[in-house]
Amino acid sequence: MQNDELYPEYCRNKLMDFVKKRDIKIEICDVTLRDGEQTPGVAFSKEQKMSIARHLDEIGIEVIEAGFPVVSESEKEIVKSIAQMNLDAKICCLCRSTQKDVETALDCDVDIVSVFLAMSDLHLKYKYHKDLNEMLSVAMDAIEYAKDHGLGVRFAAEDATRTPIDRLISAFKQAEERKVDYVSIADTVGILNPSTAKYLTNQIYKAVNTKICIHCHDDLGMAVANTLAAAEAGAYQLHTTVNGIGERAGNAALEEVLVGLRVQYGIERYNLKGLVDLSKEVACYSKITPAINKAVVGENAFSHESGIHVAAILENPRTYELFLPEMVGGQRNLIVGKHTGTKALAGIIKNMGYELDEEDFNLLFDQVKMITEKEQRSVNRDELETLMMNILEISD
Ligand SMILES: CC(=O)SCCNC(=O)CCNC(=O)[C@H](O)C(C)(C)COP(=O)(O)OP(=O)(O)OC[C@H]1O[C@@H](n2cnc3c(N)ncnc32)[C@H](O)[C@@H]1OP(=O)(O)O
Ligand SMILES: O=C(O)CCC(=O)C(=O)O
Repeated sequence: MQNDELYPEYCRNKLMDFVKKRDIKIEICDVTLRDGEQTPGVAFSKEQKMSIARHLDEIGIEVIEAGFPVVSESEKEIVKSIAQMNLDAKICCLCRSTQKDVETALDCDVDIVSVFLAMSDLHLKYKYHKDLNEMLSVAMDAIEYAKDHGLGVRFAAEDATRTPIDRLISAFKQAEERKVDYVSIADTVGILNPSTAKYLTNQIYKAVNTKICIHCHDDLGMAVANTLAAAEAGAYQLHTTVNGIGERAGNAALEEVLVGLRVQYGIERYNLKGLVDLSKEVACYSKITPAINKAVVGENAFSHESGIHVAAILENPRTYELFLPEMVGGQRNLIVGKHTGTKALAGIIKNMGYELDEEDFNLLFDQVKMITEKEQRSVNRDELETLMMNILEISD
């Protein structure tokens, strides 16, 4: 397929030239194996986690959060096995703000620990039943312990988006004094929108010199938009999960963030061709099929039925596709249904190796309209073939 100005693999959003202030510098930390696995009912096996980790690495993901080792002995074993896979990606795991959790992580040979602490009034009062200073002091001890033992450290502020900003900055500065490698803004309950994601990230960016992570949940359906908005405001490490699985409504979907980075920001280094297969793998292991209309990996992401669309697509798919299915390892489906037009039907049967004279074609077209409207469904290729055979038999 041609690949020039009129035939690109994807259409760059040229409107970005008017709004973009600077190029963004990012890396991805995929948390499918940790936050993704916190989806109710999901429990990946060791083999499944290792396979997902390998495929994330092949896509070029820089950091893989492999799990939360204190959850169980077997989880600890799995995180260790992933850390020993010798992947290009750095391996990270979650730790509460306790020395015990960091010790467990050390046993796993991970590169990075994510030491998390909530500092919002709600969490301090109803979860820890302790005051901020007491919890912060415990967190700083855990961070020092991790750094003293040679670990990379992320200090993750759980519920950061409901925490006073000055409190957040002061805690991040304390962590910075202990030479943490990252500070994380976690939108734990998904309250952000793109404007507030930008504002908050920018406030942190101006106040600290440490790399900022953004961890978004999708309770308002804005996790991907918030993640990209935060990246524009200076967030460096973007957290994602495959198919957007995760707590409640899930996390920012890896496939959407990566395609967004390419189309909106010109970041081309990720191997997107593995995305559809990875989505299927995670759907199978998690037993959660993405919604049919899910961006990038949903069954309908590259399906077209409308006559006007299909007629144009048959000439050039870019007319109605922002990016080609091949870019993400997907496939285009041209559906025969109520909305199929004559050009579309002629093109589809031609691709199937048929050509009908005008009378037979009109008969086929009428039958397609009748079946799809009466039975409220589409007509698959086998059925279409049978209809054509019957028509040809009668007309012979
Ligand atoms: C935002 C997030 O996604 S946070 C991660 C959520 N993930 C999970 O919870 C993973 C699954 N969890 C588990 O398997 C278990 O809850 C475990 C192994 C982590 C802990 O189990 P238990 O020891 O039985 O504790 P339990 O779950 O009842 O309570 C959690 C304890 O951790 C404490 N805790 C929670 N977060 C933190 C933190 N960031 N730093 C320090 N302590 C914390 C709570 O205050 C509570 O302490 P308490 O036992 O003294 O009251
Ligand atoms: O910010 C992080 O790295 C993790 C926090 C998290 O999982 C959350 O708050 O939902």
